[in-house]
Amino acid sequence: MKIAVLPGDGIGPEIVAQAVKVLEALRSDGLKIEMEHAHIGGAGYDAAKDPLPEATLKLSKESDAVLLGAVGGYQYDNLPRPMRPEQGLLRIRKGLGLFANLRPAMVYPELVNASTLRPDIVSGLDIMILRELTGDIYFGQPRGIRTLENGERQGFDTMHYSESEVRRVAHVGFQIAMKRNKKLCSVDKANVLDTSMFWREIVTEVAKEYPAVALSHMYVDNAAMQLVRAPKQFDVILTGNIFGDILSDEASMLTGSIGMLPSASLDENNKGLYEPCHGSAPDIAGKDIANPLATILSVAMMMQYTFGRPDIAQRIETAVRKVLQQGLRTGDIYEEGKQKVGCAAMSDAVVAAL
Ligand SMILES: NC(=O)c1ccc[n+]([C@@H]2O[C@H](COP(=O)([O-])OP(=O)(O)OC[C@H]3O[C@@H](n4cnc5c(N)ncnc54)[C@H](O)[C@@H]3O)[C@@H](O)[C@H]2O)c1
Ligand SMILES: CC(C)[C@H](C(=O)O)[C@@H](O)C(=O)O
Ligand SMILES: [Mg+2]
Repeated sequence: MKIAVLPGDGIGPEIVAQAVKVLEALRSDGLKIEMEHAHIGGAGYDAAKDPLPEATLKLSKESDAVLLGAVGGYQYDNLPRPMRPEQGLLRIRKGLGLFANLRPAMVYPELVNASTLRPDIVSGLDIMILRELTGDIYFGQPRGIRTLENGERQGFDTMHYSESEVRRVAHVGFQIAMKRNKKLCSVDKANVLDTSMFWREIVTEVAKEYPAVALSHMYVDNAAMQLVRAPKQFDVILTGNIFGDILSDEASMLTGSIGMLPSASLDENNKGLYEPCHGSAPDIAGKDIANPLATILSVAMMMQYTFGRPDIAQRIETAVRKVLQQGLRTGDIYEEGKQKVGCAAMSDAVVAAL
């Protein structure tokens, strides 16, 4: 198992160090794991004046899987767009062809009574958001800032989806739905956007190949509301890049914290990049208080999807549940009566449970 490890910025290095501990524990247990570190994001800019240094992309291409922390930081906010940390992330997703982004939101029973949650609404929640990751307004051309004839300046981006892009992610969505509860909701804005009308047309067409799956469509504004009102009506949500970005952050809060949500970004052959859904959290970086569980659970997804080892994925998930049962909580999921621990102590407990 050759894994490229890209810690990135902010809390990235802290949380990735915890996930690496888990990988090292699995290695001392007999798994053949090789890890090599490289820079991405602001760290890439600092080291090589490039948010995705060539060596990082090369290492990632040569590896079976990539483990990534997060990118971004205030100190880079005024750089020109191509130099910004976030571009490093977008380029590695595109460069590795990682079009299918799986963001599972599930509620651990141990957290269901947390003060931020409504047990009646989220108890037993287990949904999979499938976000298309290499198209949409994120990558559309032309884009930029231009001066109009009347002399006024205008910022602009372009949203588009090609048929093949929609088709391949829709297939992934239906295949996931077949393995789960045979229910898929495609989320778009087809009442307004041509891109979405086209998306809906193609998804409906692909659905004919999966007659066992119940397909529904929902507008994104309603979906945002329904996720808060009654999230358990969903099983698999299939959506585009920008809507998926927003809805997955929203869904994370249904689980208690964005610090709980892992992700897998896959290509056609299940080669993948694994990262938490959250960002570099500069407000808490360097304080040993970040929740490392989303990153550790991303390693579980790596074992399942890239390495075909659901048994190991299960072991990691069980270890996470065990520490939650023991009452350990980082600040973001803390509730009275539980034991508040830092980032490193949390992962030490996971390793012990493993
Ligand atoms: N995949 C990525 O690398 C990624 C994702 C989102 C944002 N970003 C970048 O991260 C930077 C900060 O963005 P933001 O503040 O909008 O989003 P963020 O996800 O970094 O933080 C949002 C809030 O959630 C908290 N939070 C996030 N992760 C946490 C964790 N593991 N444990 C406890 N609390 C956690 C933060 O402290 C903050 O209050 C920006 O530069 C942004 O572009 C990167
Ligand atoms: C940092 C940014 C480019 C990224 C995205 O928008 O995809 C992030 O928000 C995410 O959800 O992974
Ligand atoms: Mg996001």
